Amino acid sequence: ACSQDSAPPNPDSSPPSVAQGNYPHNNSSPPTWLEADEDGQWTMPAKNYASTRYSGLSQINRDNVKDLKLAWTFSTGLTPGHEAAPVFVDDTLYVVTPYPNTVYALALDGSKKWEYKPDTHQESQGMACCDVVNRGLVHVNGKLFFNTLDNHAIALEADTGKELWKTKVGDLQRGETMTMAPLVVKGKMLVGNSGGEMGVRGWLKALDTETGELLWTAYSTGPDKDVLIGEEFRPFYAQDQGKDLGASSWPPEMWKIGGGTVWGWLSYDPELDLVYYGTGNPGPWNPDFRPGDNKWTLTVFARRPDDGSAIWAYQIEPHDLYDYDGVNESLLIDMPFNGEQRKVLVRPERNGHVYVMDRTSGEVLSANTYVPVNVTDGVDLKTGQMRKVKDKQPGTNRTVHNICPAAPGGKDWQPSAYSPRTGLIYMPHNNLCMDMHGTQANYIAGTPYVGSDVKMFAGPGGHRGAYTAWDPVAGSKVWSIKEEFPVWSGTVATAGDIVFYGTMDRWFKALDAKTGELLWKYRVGSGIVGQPVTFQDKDGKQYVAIFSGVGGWSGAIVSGGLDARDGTAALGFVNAMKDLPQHTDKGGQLYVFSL
Ligand SMILES: O=C(O)c1cc(C(=O)O)c2c(n1)C(=O)C(=O)c1cc(C(=O)O)[nH]c1-2
Repeated sequence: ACSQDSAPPNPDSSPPSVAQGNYPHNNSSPPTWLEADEDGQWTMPAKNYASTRYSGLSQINRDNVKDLKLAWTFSTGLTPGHEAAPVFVDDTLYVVTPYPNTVYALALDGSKKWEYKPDTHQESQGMACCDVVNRGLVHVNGKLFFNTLDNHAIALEADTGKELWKTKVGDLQRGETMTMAPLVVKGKMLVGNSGGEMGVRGWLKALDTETGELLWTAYSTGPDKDVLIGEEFRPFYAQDQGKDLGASSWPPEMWKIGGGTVWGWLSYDPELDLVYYGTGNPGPWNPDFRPGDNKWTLTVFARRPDDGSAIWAYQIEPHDLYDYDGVNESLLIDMPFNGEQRKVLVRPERNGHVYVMDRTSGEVLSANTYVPVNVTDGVDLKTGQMRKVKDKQPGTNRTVHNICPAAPGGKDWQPSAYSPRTGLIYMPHNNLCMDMHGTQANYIAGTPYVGSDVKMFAGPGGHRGAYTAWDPVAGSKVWSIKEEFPVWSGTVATAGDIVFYGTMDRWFKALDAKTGELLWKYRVGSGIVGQPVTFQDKDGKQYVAIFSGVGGWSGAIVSGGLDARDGTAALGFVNAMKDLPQHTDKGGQLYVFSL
């Protein structure tokens, strides 16, 4: 077990009750600009700019969810991990598949309206670190926007599937790929790259939604002019202040191959006019190759969408040691803190802490652990600095045992939800630790650049995943459900006071949002790593939809057909997932449920 389990007390995996009648139990709420949010539809993976993944629909609720039935299914005929959130607008469900990134438009009776098959380069499959996934498309004003694994941003006419434009934004030869779902803000499609394990240099780009023309590029590393750091830049903490830190915090030239990719989630606050997102790990993993802070990897940025200029930045962890990418979702809510109402962003980080930050300034208000953590000793809230534990620092020819959390973190990309009715954040997450051994790392464009051998295993308690309800005001767990495998699916919370998520051993579940009580479950065809969504048709009938189709990094042993005898396969994840093939085979299928 981890020696310094600093997680807040979690008496039991079986849900303790949240005080009834004490509900909602705090004053946290989504920002007022979300009130106009259209609940019948689901137009983007995060549901809204605040990334709450909350639906105001309540036809399906605590009392009747036990009667939820399968309406229909749709098979994609593909076997990689299906991570995308379906999108629903008017009377049509839109989905994008993993490579080769086919888009389907489906009517609510399950019939196919159209399909669009991009001509995606095969080599891209060999470049992706963690399966050939795609996290979803976005619908805006009659158009669909999505990325392909081979670095194309594409706009389609939603009614017909006609391609409107297609722009190449990255370079496969350098190891770049794309798996993220774009965000569309003020006529701009914001897209970022993957490839942190290939010596790629991370960026966020803005394309004109009408033409596909590139408007700006904000690199994650390099001199200020490349990072779009200018006059307006006001980082909160001293260690993030100074000129050209994105270059000077690296050995000479290493920032050019230093990672900091932007493959996760973006949020947007229209009142502050700020886009929020975090950057990935520095490369290579072996930290001996890159002395310094390695800015701006593992950094939360607030940027102006108009020109990309950085307003503030906070480096979550300088000089990352464990591949703790900072790309997870930022949930924008307004909540009391020390008696004052604050505009915050809540980030369940891979490093095992839930950060609550002032989203106007980048100040860290609290950072508490939600999983066992033994490699750091908490964040100094005065300086914003993470205190690292000395004897847990890996390096060349050195093995460090029992690092908690493991590289995929307390939580990977699988996004959480927030219910304004309970005031709770719902987090699908992991409970994994690892051994790590530093090796040589040689940069050759378009090949792995990691320098680390990893073996992952279950964390304290022996379960590899959990689904946890978290109170962001108190900064503590309210209830938590243990799962055998990492909970690698997204989640949705609704006004029916239920939450949905899926498991890698093929269950789609609905829980009571207040107590965590299991109310319904359904056995699907393959393990779930997709994102559930909910919406209603014109007659007011509510549906819930989710992809099954195991894969992603955690499911690579199945989707990639990897040999369980090699624990270091899939960057060490196989060691923790040797029994997954006994529970699921691969294969992508969309499931749609209604009462
Ligand atoms: O550094 C990167 O560029 C990068 C990209 C990706 C990706 O694009 O899927 C993942 C990761 N890193 C990563 O660290 C990670 O844990 C991960 C999990 C998954 C997945 O889909 O299951 N992708 C990725």
